[in-house]
Amino acid sequence: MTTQQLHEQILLKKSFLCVGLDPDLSKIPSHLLETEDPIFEFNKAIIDATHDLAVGYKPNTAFFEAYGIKGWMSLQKTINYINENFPEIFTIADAKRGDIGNTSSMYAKAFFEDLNFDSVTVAPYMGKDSVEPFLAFENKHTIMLALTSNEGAFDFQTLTTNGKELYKQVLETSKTWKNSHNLMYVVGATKAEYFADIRKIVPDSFLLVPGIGAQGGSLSEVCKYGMNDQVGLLVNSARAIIYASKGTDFAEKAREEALKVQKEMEEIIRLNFQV
Ligand SMILES: O=c1ccn([C@@H]2O[C@H](COP(=O)(O)O)[C@@H](O)[C@H]2O)c(=O)[nH]1
Repeated sequence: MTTQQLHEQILLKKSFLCVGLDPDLSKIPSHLLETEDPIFEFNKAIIDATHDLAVGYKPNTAFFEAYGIKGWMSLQKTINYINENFPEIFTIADAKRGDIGNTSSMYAKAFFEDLNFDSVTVAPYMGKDSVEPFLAFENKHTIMLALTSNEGAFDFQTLTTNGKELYKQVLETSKTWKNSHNLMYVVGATKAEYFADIRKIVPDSFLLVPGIGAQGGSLSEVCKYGMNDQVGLLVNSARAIIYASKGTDFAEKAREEALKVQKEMEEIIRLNFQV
């Protein structure tokens, strides 16, 4: 999917919501545990209930890898289900990969070719040659960690080296890499006060923003400082939506929570884009 197509979907659905698919067997409704593939059945029900309200889904691979081969099969079934039934939806493998060049190439093949995700999250720590193999895939997107939503973001990312905070250096340097037009960035919703500075460095890039909902970030603050003239945001919420209920009504309740976020986004789009 191109960024232009993603932008069109945002305006069409009046939403820039990305639903995080972080299935945890200890949290999903107990009646699903009797099925052959509880994780897939859970994801499928969430997707069926929310696909008209969201423009993206972000399975975090940790929640699949934790269950070994069965988990990987659930991940494959989940991405295939989205691609076959809702090809207009942007998909993100939240895997936070990155390694020496030949290894990164294999990670890129795994997520872009084998699993056919639109994008994958990547850590910048190993630098240019660890990220460029992902960027070589046209119409696939590499979402690099810039300023993350957790407290530990302050351990390294905001430290000043050579007169500049590390996350700013990461943003600036990455713009010089080959095929940098395929880059997007992760910025946590809990760091809303940093968005204005980030937009000065990457005014046109899409930002993936986790941290509203369970982590307490503010959607309106993120939009105030982080939105660009193309919207330019994909705001992720996982637990607050997918675990809204532990009962047989979990999908219905997930929809209600997703609808609340979508309505807030619709109003923000209406006020800023006259649509
Ligand atoms: O900075 C980051 C990067 C990634 N995440 C991931 O996003 C979701 C957030 O889930 P919630 O339940 O909505 O808190 C999860 O998969 C994280 O691993 C992040 O939170 N912050």
